[in-house]
Amino acid sequence: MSAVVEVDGLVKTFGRFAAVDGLDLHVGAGEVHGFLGPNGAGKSTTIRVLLGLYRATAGRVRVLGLDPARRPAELTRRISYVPGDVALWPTLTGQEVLDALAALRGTRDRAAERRLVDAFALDTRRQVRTYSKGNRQKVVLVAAFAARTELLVLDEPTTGLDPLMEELFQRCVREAVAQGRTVLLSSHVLAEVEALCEAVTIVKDGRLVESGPVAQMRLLGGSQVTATVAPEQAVAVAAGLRRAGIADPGPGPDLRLDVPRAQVPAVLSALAGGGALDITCTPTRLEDLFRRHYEVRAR
Ligand SMILES: Nc1ncnc2c1ncn2[C@@H]1O[C@H](COP(=O)(O)OP(=O)(O)OP(=O)(O)O)[C@@H](O)[C@H]1O
Repeated sequence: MSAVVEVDGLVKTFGRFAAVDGLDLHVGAGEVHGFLGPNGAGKSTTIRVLLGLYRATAGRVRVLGLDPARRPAELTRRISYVPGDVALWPTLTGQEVLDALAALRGTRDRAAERRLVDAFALDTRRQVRTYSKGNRQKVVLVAAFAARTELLVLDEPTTGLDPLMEELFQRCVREAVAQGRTVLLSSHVLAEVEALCEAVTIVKDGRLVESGPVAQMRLLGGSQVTATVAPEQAVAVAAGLRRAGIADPGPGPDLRLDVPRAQVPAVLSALAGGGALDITCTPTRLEDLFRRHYEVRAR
């Protein structure tokens, strides 16, 4: 699979502050790639470099094989970009905004646009300044999905959408992929990322933390084990768990342990052998794996 987005060693500084500090990001063709990280991690800054809105301080950036710093206009035509905080021309109607966005891009699929306007239940006759935040978001989503672009760059695109519209958004992403398009999705909605993305890149403080296929992360994710331990069994269970590699199981009687995959059999037999009750073992949800990366110190 060839890469649609290739970023190697990207640095972007503002004054002496490095918002992005040596980041690698590779998005394969036809992939939905999640771009995750806590507030201020450098995701939007990276996205602006991909779109040619910011110039990289250092590093190599190619989008659809082109250098965005040199070919921003061509990339504008080939990329659909949806920001999280949409600012639109307030006195135009929804339809006039769709017309303007299509004119900027230079290509248009009117039938797809009409279908999406209906699906998102958008009244395009109204002036944009009368729209709610969710409706402003819908205008840009309709324009993005309806355009015949190869790459969708979605930066927190579902901010303000209600749950039904969130479902519709997910259907649109799946359709886009079925049409052979590629999606880079930056999102704090971890359930959305879990539902849509086959690969993710996680960033923190402008640097790569983890990147790869979601299936592999799931395998490495381990399990959550719970059990009830009566006070008279606590010492025996704690000793068994220590032998199984769990130094501190925490206070009883209800234990909740995050256990790496390789240790699961030993932990389960330590619990059962020590007389623990109500033992359960479930694979760690991807959402919980992602969540661990959000526990950060203040910068
Ligand atoms: N134009 C700018 N001038 C100075 N600092 C900036 C500028 N743009 C972003 N930053 C800083 O760079 C860092 C990364 O910001 P960025 O918006 O890329 O983060 P993010 O990962 O998109 O965060 P969020 O999830 O909150 O949207 C932040 O500390 C931010 O304050």
